[in-house]
Amino acid sequence: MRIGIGYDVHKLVPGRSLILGGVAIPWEQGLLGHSDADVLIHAIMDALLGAAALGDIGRHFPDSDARYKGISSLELLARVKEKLGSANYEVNNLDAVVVAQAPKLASYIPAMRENLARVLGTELENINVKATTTENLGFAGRGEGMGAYAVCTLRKIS
Ligand SMILES: Nc1ccn([C@@H]2O[C@H](COP(=O)(O)O)[C@@H](O)[C@H]2O)c(=O)n1
Ligand SMILES: C[C@@]1(CO)OP(=O)(O)OP(=O)(O)OC[C@H]1O
Repeated sequence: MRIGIGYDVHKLVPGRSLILGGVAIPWEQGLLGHSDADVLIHAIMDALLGAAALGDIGRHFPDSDARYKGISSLELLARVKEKLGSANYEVNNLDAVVVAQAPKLASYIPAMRENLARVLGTELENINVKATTTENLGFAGRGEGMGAYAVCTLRKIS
């Protein structure tokens, strides 16, 4: 078994869609990035790549590369899954937490889990997503941005 950790932060700005776990969430601001800035999936991809000792998303999908401008992070996740498969790994389980003062994310989490399980080709029971505020403290608490942490385990495909 291999364990990996991922962390990412994106800034909240007006005029962008808020996409988390591949789910479009109605909100007055969205996350800024070269891709769709899905901070949850970015943390998850870094955890998956880390567990396989394959580096990080910036190495595989540089933000200087126009091919990734506006790309769906679900599509990037599918590519990470391919890379894991080529290295003979599959997802054992993953757990993640989105750090966001608002909006309330609980009702969107089932759809996020469905997206992640489908793209990673694993059962729903292997995927957990949580959300927390920071009790109004720090950049997330002030609504300046959102963060996400993820941990995962991978197993070798026999
Ligand atoms: N953006 C968020 C943040 C939190 N939740 C849910 O609320 C619970 C309490 O959050 P605290 O930060 O006050 O501990 C948390 O456990 C989540 O279930 C949410 O849905 N969306
Ligand atoms: C996802 C990528 C794709 O170019 O761009 P961003 O959306 O800017 O996200 P970041 O978390 O900064 O990671 C870098 C890139 O891999």
